[in-house]
Parts: sequence; C-alpha cells; structure tokens
Amino acid sequence: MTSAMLLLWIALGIVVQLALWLGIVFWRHWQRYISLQDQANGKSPATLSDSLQTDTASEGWKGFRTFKVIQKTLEDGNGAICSFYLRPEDRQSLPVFKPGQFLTFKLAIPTPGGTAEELIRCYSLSDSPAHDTYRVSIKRVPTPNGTSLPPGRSSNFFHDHVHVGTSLAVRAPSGHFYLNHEASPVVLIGGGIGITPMLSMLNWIVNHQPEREVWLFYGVRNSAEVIMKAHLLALAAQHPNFKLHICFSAPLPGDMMARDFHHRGRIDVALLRTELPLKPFDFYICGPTPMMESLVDALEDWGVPDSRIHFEAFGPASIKRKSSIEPKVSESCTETVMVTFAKSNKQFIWDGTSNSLLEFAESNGVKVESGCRAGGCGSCETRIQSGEVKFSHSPDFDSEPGNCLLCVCIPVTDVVLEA
Ligand SMILES: NC(=O)C1=CN([C@@H]2O[C@H](COP(=O)(O)OP(=O)(O)OC[C@H]3O[C@@H](n4cnc5c(N)ncnc54)[C@H](OP(=O)(O)O)[C@@H]3O)[C@@H](O)[C@H]2O)C=CC1
Repeated sequence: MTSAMLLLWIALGIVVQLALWLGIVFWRHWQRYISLQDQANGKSPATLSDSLQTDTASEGWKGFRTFKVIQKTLEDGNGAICSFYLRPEDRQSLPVFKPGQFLTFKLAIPTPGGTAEELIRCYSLSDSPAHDTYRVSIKRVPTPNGTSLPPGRSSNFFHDHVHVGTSLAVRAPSGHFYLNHEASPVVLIGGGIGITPMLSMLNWIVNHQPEREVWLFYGVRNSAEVIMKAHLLALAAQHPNFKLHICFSAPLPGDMMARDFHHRGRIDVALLRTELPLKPFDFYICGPTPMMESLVDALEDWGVPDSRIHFEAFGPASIKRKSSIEPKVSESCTETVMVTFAKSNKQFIWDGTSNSLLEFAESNGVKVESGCRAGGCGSCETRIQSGEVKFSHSPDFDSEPGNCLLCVCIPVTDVVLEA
C-alpha cells in the first residue's frame, strides 16, 4: 500500500469517527428536545428516577380517586398478610411515588347496626413505583393477647371484605419516610409487617441503582411469618450488592439456620455491628415501636448521625429519640398558651414538651382521629375556632382554610380547636 493510500484511509477513519460523534451528539440533543417538549405539553410523566431526583416529582391527585382491586394474594404461612394490587378505575397513568411512601384509604366499615362507619387508614406501598398499579400488603391485626381490646377494624376489613373487583377510595401517595436518591450505601431494617416500605425501597434500588450497596435485615418470629422470601432470595442471588439477612426471634422446630434464616434472635445493634462493614450507611427502619425505639437509640449511641437514621412511626406511639428526650420548650411558648378542645370540653396549658397538638391531645386523654401522623393523610384535620397555630413541619396534605393538621401543628397563641 502506498503512503498516499495510507493517508487516505487514516483521513477516512477520522471523518467516519467525526460523523459518528456528531450523530450521537445530535441524537442526544434531539431526544432531550423531544422530552422537554413532551413535558411542556404535559404528555410525559416524570420518570421513576426523576421522582427521586426532585422533591416535587410525585405530583399526586387531589382528594380521593377510585381504584379497583385487581389481585389479592395471601403472602404468609399464617394467613395473616395479604397483598392487594390496585388499578385506577379511570385507567389514567399513575404518578410516581417515592419508595417508602404510603397510600391513604377512606373505608366504609360495616357496623353491627347495618350502617357503615367511615375510617381513614394509611398503608405503605410494598412495591417500587409502576405506572399502572400500586401494591399494599396488610397484616390482619387480631385482638391483643390478654386484652378485651377490639381487633384492628381496618386490617380485618381488608382481609374479610376487600376482594378482586372491590372499589376503594384512595388518596395519592404521600409521606416523609422515603429513600434518598444518593448513591450512599443503605441498611434497610424491617420488623414484621414493617418490611413493606423496605420492599418498595429494595425493589427500586435493584432496578434503578444496581451498583448501590443495600443490606436488608428482616426480623420475624419464624418461617410462618416471612413474606416474599422467594423474591428476596432471587434478588440476593442476582445482585451481588444486595446482602440479605433474615432473623428469626422464635424459630419453629423445623426451621433450619442457613436454609430458612441467617440469624437467631431479634435484630439489634450488636448484630449490625458484627455484620456491617464500617461505612457511612443510611439506615431505614420500620417495625414494632419497641424495636424502632431501641434501634434508633442504639444507632445514635454507636455514633450514626441523626441525619442518617430514618424511620417510619405509624400507630399511637411516636418514636422518641434519645437526642430529643430533653424537654424542649417550643419557641411558640414563651408565654402561657391555653389549648381548648371544644367538643371534648377540655382545656390544658401547652407546656411545649409535645411535638404536636396530636401528641398533646393524646397525652391528655382527648380522643382524636389520626392516621399517618406525618401530615400526609388528613385524618387529624381539625377546625380552628379561634387562635393561631403553626406547622412544625410542612405537610403533604392541603387542609381546608381555617383548619389545621393536629399531627404537624403546634399552637402560637391560645387556641380553641373543634376536637
Ligand atoms: N409503615 C408501615 O407500613 C407499617 C408499619 N407498621 C408497624 O410495624 C409494626 C410491625 O408489627 P408486627 O408485624 O405485628 O410485628 P411483630 O410483633 O410481628 O414483630 C416482628 C418481629 O420484631 C421483633 N421485635 C419485637 N420487639 C423488638 C425489639 N425491641 N427489638 C428488635 N426486634 C423486636 C419480634 O420479636 P419477638 O418474637 O421477640 O416479639 C418479631 O420477630 C406495627 O406495630 C406497626 O406499628 C405496620 C404496618 C405498616
């Protein structure tokens, strides 16, 4: 080959490479242009990863939307946990949510008198976001042992009266307990049915951030209580960055270490210290209140910064962090503030040690409705008859003008509430 030919080939190679590069650059710009146009025209829903990159991407809907149950699956060996797959009746695509968030349901619970009682309840989404269905997994709450307390009305209603084809009124996903979008390693800790938000986070991570290190500690009593084990084992086999640790606190005689579970006993910080490498993990915890209380304290003692400990506290007891045990007198309380609950005909002095008016009402024996306890569901919305309150943290739920959400509000002046 002559040197002229060689030069010609080299020049041709450069031209082809340049053309390829220009083509790619043009294609990328074109794709971006189309996507921006679509977003501007409201055609394209935010992508799932977009929803985690911004705080506002999971635009929901206002009020309640009707969903149909399209599948009901029993998940555990005790017949206590059921998953419900929900599709909107209008068949429009669903807004994305952040893994860890919950749905709020308005239920009409039949009463012995033949009427229906309205009940608002929240359940964590138990799968990662999809555009056409949501999934919640609900544990039947029985009468607590040795008490005459009634069984859980909402969970039993779901198990006994909600079937494929049932219509349900559902508020858009909300909640402040959700996975951050950083690539930081995460430790997910789920106790009992508290596994549900962890499943949502885990499924999202393996699909969207497979390179992210994720540890799941799942604590139940024994093999009869485990849910979605085949799914978890399959993920652990497929994803080297996912480390699965199943803990049985009360194994059945036939339960075998290594085959059915990895650790005997409850999840505690000693186990975490033994298993986890030293890294700046983010910890996400959901489970029975005593478990969350002890773990949150123990993680703080271990030196995990507050900002890396995230937990979901549903139910009547809020989690008290050690770091917040010091009675704190809120800034709104430099003067004596009187809180009056008009319907209950009760009046108390706000001493600033409660985190919210909801906590304050409960600690003083005033009965008020509550759901998520995080400003997301609207169950505790209450009319302010006089006075002024302020938000202790910003709610997801838009209350009516003149109303407040007891779970995220504290008084500023003397206040009369309708509750
Ligand atoms: N955000 C959400 O989606 C939801 C949250 N929840 C919350 O999750 C909780 C889970 O309830 P449930 O399934 O009934 O839990 P369980 O009572 O079935 O307990 C599950 C496991 O946690 C263990 N455990 C109990 N106390 C501790 C502790 N102090 N430290 C470590 N482990 C402990 C139990 O061990 P042992 O055998 O020793 O009791 C058991 O192995 C509910 O109370 C509810 O508040 C519930 C539903 C949804």
